[in-house]
Amino acid sequence: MSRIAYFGPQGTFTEQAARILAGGEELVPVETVRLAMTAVRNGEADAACVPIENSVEGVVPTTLDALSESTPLVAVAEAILPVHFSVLTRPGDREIRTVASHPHALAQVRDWLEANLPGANPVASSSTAAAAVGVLQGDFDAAVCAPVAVEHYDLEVLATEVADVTDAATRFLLVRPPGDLPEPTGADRTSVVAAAVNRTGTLAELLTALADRGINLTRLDARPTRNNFGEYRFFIDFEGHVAEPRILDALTALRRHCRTLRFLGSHPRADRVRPTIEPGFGNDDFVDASVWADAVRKGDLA
Ligand SMILES: O=C(O)C(=O)C[C@]1(C(=O)O)C=C[C@@H](O)C=C1
Repeated sequence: MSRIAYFGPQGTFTEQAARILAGGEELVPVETVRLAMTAVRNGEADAACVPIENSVEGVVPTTLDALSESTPLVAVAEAILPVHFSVLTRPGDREIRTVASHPHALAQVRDWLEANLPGANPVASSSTAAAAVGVLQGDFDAAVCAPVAVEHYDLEVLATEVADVTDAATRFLLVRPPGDLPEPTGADRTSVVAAAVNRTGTLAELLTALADRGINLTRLDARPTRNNFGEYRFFIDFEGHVAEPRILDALTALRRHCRTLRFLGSHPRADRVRPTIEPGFGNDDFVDASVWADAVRKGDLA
């Protein structure tokens, strides 16, 4: 049985995602996203389940930073969960002065809090479930949590189905050390982190390398390198799998335009969306063109 570290404690949305991605394995809660990945890098866990992006609040910066540092990890699977919250309090406690949660969660219920708990002070906690632990310990009066949190913590439900945006969703990754990649399915996502050379037009060159091969981006984020002010790394997700000739061709082009390029994996998309491939951009087109170029090089023009 594999050991899967997940961003805990018990009762986070990430635990729900880990159950979907690795339900039969041993799931180990870890306090932070970074520590979950460190557990994999140290060999204490075989894989880690971490949140990567939310449809309302955008990326989870700590996940991006932890993916780009230290030894490489690759994403081998993803899950997308609908996100609506429960608000938990201590039984009988109706005077709510502080309400705690993960900053991403607080941002997704801002309107609800203003309308329903106008006097309550929002307080950031390390995760939604850590907020529930804090309420139990008397640190805060209410916690904005995943609905499953109430099964783990002896708290009372003040409200359910809380969400400012009704169809909000968060995407989670299962990451592990590089090795065999998942097989291509035709509905895949590839991720890289690119440190571009700092000169005019390099980001445009990276994006053009993908556009010229008919490859659609699914996410683009920049994070500071932390070394030189104004220097950024670009996290790029795009449709396709590295096993496809058109994607391999794009990756080699990206490599030429970067100081460093870290491959973060190719894996099936949770939403099963397949790319629209325009004429001239299919894998067969890339293979045929390189067969033709080979023939030209060998002088075989018949
Ligand atoms: O705190 C949790 O329960 C998490 O799994 C983290 C997280 C996030 O990072 O966005 C996951 C989903 C929700 O959007 C709120 C918090």
